[in-house]
Amino acid sequence: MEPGEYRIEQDRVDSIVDQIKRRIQKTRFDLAKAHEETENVQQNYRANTSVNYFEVDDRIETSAELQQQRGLVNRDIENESIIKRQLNTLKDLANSPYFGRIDIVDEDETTPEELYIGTASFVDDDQNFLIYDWRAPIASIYYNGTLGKVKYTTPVGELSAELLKKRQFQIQNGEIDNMFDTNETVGDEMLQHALGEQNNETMQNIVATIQSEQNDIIRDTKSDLLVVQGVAGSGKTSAILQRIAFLLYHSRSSLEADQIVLLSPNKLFSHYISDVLPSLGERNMRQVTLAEFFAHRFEGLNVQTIFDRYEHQQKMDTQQIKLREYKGSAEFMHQLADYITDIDANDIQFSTIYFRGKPFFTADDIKHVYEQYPKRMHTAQRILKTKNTLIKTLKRRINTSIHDQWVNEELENLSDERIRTMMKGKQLREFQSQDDERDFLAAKIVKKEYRIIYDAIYNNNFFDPYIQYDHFLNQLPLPSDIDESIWKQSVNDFKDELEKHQLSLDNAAPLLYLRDLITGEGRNRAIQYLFVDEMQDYSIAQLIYLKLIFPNAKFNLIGDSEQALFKAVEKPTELLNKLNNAFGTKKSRLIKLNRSYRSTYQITTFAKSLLPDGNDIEAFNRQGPLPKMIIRYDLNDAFDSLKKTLEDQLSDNGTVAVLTKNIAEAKEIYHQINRQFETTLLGDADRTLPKGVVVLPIYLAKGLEFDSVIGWNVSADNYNSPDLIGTLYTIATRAMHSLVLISVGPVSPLITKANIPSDSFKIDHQLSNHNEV
Ligand SMILES: Nc1ncnc2c1ncn2[C@@H]1O[C@H](COP(=O)(O)OP(=O)(O)OP(=O)(O)O)[C@@H](O)[C@H]1O
Repeated sequence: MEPGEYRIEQDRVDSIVDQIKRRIQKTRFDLAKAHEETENVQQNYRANTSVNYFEVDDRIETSAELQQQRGLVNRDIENESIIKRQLNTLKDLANSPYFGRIDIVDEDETTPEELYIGTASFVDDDQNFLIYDWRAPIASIYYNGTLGKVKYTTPVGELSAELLKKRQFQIQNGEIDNMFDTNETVGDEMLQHALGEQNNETMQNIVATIQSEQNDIIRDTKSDLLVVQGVAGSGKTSAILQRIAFLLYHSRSSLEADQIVLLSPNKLFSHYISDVLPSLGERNMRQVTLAEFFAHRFEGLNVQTIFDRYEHQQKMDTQQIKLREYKGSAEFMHQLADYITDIDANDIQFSTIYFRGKPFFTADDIKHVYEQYPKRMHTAQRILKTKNTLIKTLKRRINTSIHDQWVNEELENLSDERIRTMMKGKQLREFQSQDDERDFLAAKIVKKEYRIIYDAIYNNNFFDPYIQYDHFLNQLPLPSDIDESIWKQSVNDFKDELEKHQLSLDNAAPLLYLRDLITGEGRNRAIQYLFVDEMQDYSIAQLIYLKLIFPNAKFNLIGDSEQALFKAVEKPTELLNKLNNAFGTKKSRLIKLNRSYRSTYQITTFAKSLLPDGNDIEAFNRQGPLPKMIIRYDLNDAFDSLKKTLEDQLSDNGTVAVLTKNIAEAKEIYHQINRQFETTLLGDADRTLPKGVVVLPIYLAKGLEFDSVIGWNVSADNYNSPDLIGTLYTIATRAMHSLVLISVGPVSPLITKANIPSDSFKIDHQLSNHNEV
């Protein structure tokens, strides 16, 4: 770099920060004005809504006026929040206006242009771009290009340019802390700095240091199904959040944040990532955990959570695991779909709708209605026609019932007060005769009374999905490797659990699939993108169900097959094939991320050697201490070592996590240490990650990271099957700077096996006679 360059760049930063500050002043003023406007409109609206109306005409007029005013209020609130967001973006820019500069000469041009890239665009009063948004097409050169000829995609096609210089900056409080020129995509030095930091309470955006392969994920606009297989800590979650920000920018006029859904592994994770999009000036997408998703769809039933399942899974035998795999398979869902397509009217489990204890529509009546519609129609179409016919029949019954004896009786018993309320909005002169008035009141009584039937039809309660599912299970031809008696047991368990208002997770997606295929309902066509993080924890059956209910969404599935907990790993290409077959996708893409950024070189080297085929994982070169294995033969000695380790770790690290295999172990540890250390035991209802010592089972730590990790009891007893490799790997890869594993008794053969080089970790081994070595 030329001498004096620093001064030139700092002068530019100063001048830009000045301009941003002036814009902040102006925006503050605009915000105050917008706020005043909103207040005025709101006050007006409130005043109008509190008036009582008696005259019908008044009501109609006023309601139109009110609607218009409500529209104004909403518009002003939206306007104010846009200005607020602009102000926040400007404040961020004033602190750190940009992180990159590229000098390029466009094809057909001779003079180079200097472009500065930051988290948002900043344009001066003469419409000159002083800062380019990182998502602008030209900015992709910063992430992908090396010096020389480069190409970038714009809405009008691919353009070429010559990249002459790439410069990176670290700017804080308007001061350049660091700057250097690089020929790499985004240089390691910046990354070293970003990754060496202590863990924050929430995830940070990675906009300044996005790596080339992550950029491919972020800027993909073509795939209907994008599968990202990335090793632990490779920035999958970071990349998808950046991707969401990119998509919102790219399709600004046609995509809203609430048309994007992210299924996240747990509530801690949801909170952990909640700052990333706002830090990029965007609103958060919708976020939901699988448990919340099912709880919402099965009101009144307790659906087993993924956490209950992990706990339960640890006690399952191979036949039970096979059965679970079958219920989670595409084949099972295909069987279900075929069953519904071919179902005979006699096999549909119609339910009688009762009114005042007596059948109103019997199951047989409903079946007859259904049978009126031709067999060539889809089941869902026939059900919809049936539903409409039932509603029409009900309406006719309402019209004829107004002269029933019970209605007369109710009419006679109406108090004056009640009549006044029922007549609200009506004027006596509107009725031609007394009979008219009576019929009006009678119709109100009957409608109110029959509302319950209307709701039952509307909510499809004329058919019972639970009995239907049971019927399906009972007629299903079993695959040869599933034991008949285990199957029968599971069908009985389903019914027993239902009696107790419980539903196991394996049955949740198939049951909803059955219900929504039969009724043709449950679809959300507004969702344009679905993201599933930690996809290895979802069954294909669950994904197939998601595809049914989000028919217009592009699917983005992100995960790491090696981090499958308590189950064997599945190759990503196999998964992609399965999904392509199940979804019938035309444009699918698999992107692999092999470089791991989270942990130090030493931790990643150790973690990858736990895996049978971990050689592909590339450790980022950030140095730290070797992982340590502490072996104790007595539980109390192991607890003492844990406490000693905690003391050491807390002196260097902000968060130390003790990760266990299950909740029972987590509770035990908590009771052992909480008097000596300020400790938080985390459960699946927790949303925030405190600093200090946290204890949690590994399945709750999915997607999270900690400065220091202590893996509890990695003994041969506790980790005795190859299905637990993924669990150990996930524990080890949660650590950013330090990893200690404690074993009570001999260490698991999964760790001691030959391919783990002995110099990749330190051992603190207590001999059986309690002598330290
Ligand atoms: N390009 C990058 N620049 C700076 N930091 C990065 C980059 N990519 C990843 N990181 C950091 O690496 C860590 C791991 O990233 P992230 O959590 O997104 O990985 P992941 O693949 O989702 O991990 P896992 O599957 O293990 O949960 C985070 O601290 C993240 O900020």
